[in-house]
Amino acid sequence: MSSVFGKPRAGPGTHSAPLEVNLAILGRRGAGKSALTVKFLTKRFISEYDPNLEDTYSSEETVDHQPVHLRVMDTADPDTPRNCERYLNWAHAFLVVYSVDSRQSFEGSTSYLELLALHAKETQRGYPALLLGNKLDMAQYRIALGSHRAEEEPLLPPPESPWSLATSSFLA
Ligand SMILES: Nc1nc2c(ncn2[C@@H]2O[C@H](COP(=O)(O)OP(=O)(O)OP(=O)(O)O)[C@@H](O)[C@H]2O)c(=O)[nH]1
Repeated sequence: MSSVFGKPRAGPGTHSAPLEVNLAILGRRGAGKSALTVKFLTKRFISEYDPNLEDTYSSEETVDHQPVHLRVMDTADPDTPRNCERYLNWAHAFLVVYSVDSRQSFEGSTSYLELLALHAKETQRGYPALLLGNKLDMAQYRIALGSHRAEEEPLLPPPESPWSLATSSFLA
């Protein structure tokens, strides 16, 4: 650490300022966005939280040995994307969550992925986006709308999809 006029500044061998990353969690109501956010931040599943509250949380993380100041916005759109500028203009990356036991939740994620594609086109920037299937512990209770879909596999995105990931916020 060296000093100029009494002010500390980073020198060789010292840690640089943490990278700042804003992550918006998107998805239909009940997909498990709040539960996922709380679990990520506290490393455990907590049932006592206000699911209707839209809030932003901060966490200090280490990624590839680099300090990262992560801000997570747990959004609370009604049933479709609404007043999206608040998170589109804020976030550097997006996590679109759906619940594997809800076909509506899965189909609802389409509008978010389309919104993000449009946003990337309009701003001419690429944003990391991940589609995440939540509540894997509920896969046996999946609801398929339309009888012809009743025997289909769980609502999981194809594994080769570049932005797909499936998880359960109950399973570590
Ligand atoms: N079985 C199971 N239930 C879960 C899981 N994650 C969340 N839930 C439950 O699903 C319900 C909805 O979870 P929330 O986290 O409130 O969902 P949300 O997407 O934030 O919903 P909104 O705030 O309304 O947009 C709650 O009853 C949670 O306890 C999971 O992994 N497995």
